[in-house]
Amino acid sequence: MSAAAVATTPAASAAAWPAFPGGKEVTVAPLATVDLGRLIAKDVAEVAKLLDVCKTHGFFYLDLQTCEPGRQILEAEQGLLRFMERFFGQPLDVKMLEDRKSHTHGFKPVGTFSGTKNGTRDCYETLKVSRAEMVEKSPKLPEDVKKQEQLFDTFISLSHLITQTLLERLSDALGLAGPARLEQFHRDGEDTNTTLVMLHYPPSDSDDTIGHNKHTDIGSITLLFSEQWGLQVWSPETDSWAFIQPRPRGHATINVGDSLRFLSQKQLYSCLHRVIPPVGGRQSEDRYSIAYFLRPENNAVYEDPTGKKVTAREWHDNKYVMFGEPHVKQEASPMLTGGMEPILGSRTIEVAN
Ligand SMILES: O=C(O)CCC(=O)C(=O)O
Ligand SMILES: [Fe+2]
Repeated sequence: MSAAAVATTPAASAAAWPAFPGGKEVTVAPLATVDLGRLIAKDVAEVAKLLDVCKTHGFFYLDLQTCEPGRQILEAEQGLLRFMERFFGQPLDVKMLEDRKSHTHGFKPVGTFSGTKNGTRDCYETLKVSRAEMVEKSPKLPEDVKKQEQLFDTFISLSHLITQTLLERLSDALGLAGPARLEQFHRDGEDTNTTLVMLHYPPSDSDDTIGHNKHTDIGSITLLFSEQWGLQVWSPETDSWAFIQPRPRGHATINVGDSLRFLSQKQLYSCLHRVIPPVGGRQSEDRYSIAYFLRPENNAVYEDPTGKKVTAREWHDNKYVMFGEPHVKQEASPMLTGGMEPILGSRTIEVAN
């Protein structure tokens, strides 16, 4: 990060920002805000700002209130949150009916991957709706999703439009032309692992399942909504974790993933992040987040952190295997952190827990 992390005074900002639970003062990451309306209008200064934040932070707030697609997705987000409360509120055996043992489709229970502390497992469950199945209106879509097909179709279409717009503006700003443009690795109709993931962190009194372990995202661009605390980014300036402050309604958080970093010849910054219980070391309230993962065509080829040529499909599948490995194996590989250690500093490895 180019700017140092700063401390917030919750009392002073409570009107604009959801306060940290319990009112504690915490260190937050000073993220820039990019305006979607201005990007759609190809505002030169806004496009330059987009490139700058993707090269230096890889994480920023996107103001969605300044254009029609932005306002529409904000409305759909509220519908999805209500859907999630209902879906995740069901008994585990009902949710397990949607477990397809897939990283792109269906339900995943708590504890599938490693957690934030050594020896722990993760403390979140997910429901995934792939873009390909949504576009096809596939009979394999989760039954509850089929009942609200219009809502999911709208949310996924808008997420796709927004993330593709970001790609196009990044290509413009990087001066890419023809087959080198980033959109050429994300062509419509090609096989891809692009997917919508709804995450639920249920309250827990267990010391064995904690958080969402540190990682860089696999794909190209992540469009993330969460109105609750817990998400942190690694700040190389301060050599420590800083909270991402949930914005008042109207914004998404965007981050660059490994694939876009690799496709841009490592010019863009794939940000290291994780989710922890904000207070008391255990998840004390239900936390919900929504992530749309725009990923490249599965056959796109790029160089991984070791310089080896891999397809986007291989990077995706291998990284998911790594998410499930014990911490000692994760630390021995550059995969979990997308090879960002030389930029982030070796302390990420020593103190990340
Ligand atoms: O739950 C969140 O806020 C972030 C989740 C995340 O980083 C991910 O699923 O890749
Ligand atoms: Fe992530």
